[in-house]
Amino acid sequence: MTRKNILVFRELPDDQLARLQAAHEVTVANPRIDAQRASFDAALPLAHGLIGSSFPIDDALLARAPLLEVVSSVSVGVDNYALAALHARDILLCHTPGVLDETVADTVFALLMATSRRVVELSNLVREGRWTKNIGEDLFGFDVHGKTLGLLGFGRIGQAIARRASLGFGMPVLYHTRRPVDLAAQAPELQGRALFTARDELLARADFVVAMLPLSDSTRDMIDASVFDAMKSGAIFINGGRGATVREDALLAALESGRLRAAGLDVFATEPLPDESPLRTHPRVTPLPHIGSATHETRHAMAELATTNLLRALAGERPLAVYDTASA
Ligand SMILES: NC(=O)C1=CN([C@@H]2O[C@H](COP(=O)(O)OP(=O)(O)OC[C@H]3O[C@@H](n4cnc5c(N)ncnc54)[C@H](OP(=O)(O)O)[C@@H]3O)[C@@H](O)[C@H]2O)C=CC1
Ligand SMILES: O=CC(=O)O
Repeated sequence: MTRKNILVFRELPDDQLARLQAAHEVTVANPRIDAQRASFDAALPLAHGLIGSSFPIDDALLARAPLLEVVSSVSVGVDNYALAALHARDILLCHTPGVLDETVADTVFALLMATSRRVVELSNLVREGRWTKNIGEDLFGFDVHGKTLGLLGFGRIGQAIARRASLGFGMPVLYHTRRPVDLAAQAPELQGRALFTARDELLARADFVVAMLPLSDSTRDMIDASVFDAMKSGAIFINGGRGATVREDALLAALESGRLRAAGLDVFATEPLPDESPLRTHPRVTPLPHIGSATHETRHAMAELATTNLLRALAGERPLAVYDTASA
């Protein structure tokens, strides 16, 4: 088989890099690192395949890659990619759905538990030597079990969150999407447990509102002041999807007005979160540095799937997970 040129634009585990090197010529260059930018720029015009994550592959970049056949993302989200331009140039886009669902659902649950039981705040009280007497009502938390969960987005990861909530914590689950999910076919264990609900009814009833949405034209800024205003007073908001689906100014206003009890955020409109963002230090926000899928096992599984996708595409075989850029 002809050896082709692969440009790895974010580090891969050694065993996956070795799989690529066995079949093709590989350049590793992360354009976010100043010292590697020149080698990225030099390799791009010769690249048949790109593999990596967390870097925008836009129209201008694609124009510098005339030989490109496939982009393999080590992520499930595809908001970093110029979908219409990839489609127009007939370049395949592969991603990593499925292998990270349970891990991301665990992370979202960690935020649910941390915000409701004030885990970070109370742990800091102990660490800082302020645990001098039994804590009083002012530091009590809020039960999770039995409370109502409202999911905005009910795809692979949303359903994994719903299983934890319903089967593990006895929580009624409401979800809102553009189309109801056929639970009998997709998630029979959630039949009768997760209910498709109009958006405003979900917001009025849910004690926890969890956003697990992709970023697209239809979801950008979707969670705005009207959404926070429609939430039950004292609700907790969690975002595990993408930061730019939320108007962060409206989120802050909802925290300040007391409508929101707390927020748990793994994702932000700008990442890494700028120093000056009030969300960084807000006493009722638990921020995480976009670690939804960041376990050894899952990041390796994602790299392995992305590597397989790329090798198959370059060999003219059908990759295991292709994103339909025509649908964008
Ligand atoms: N924090 C992290 O580290 C991670 C974050 N993510 C993010 O989570 C996202 C979701 O992943 P996954 O569950 O695999 O994706 P899926 O495609 O399986 O699910 C997406 C869900 O969002 C719904 N949705 C899309 N657009 C809208 C809309 N305008 N209004 C209401 N609902 C909408 C879809 O339903 P319908 O189309 O019927 O509306 C579907 O239920 C990823 O795209 C990624 O951005 C993923 C992994 C890790
Ligand atoms: O945010 C992570 C992803 O896989 O998408």
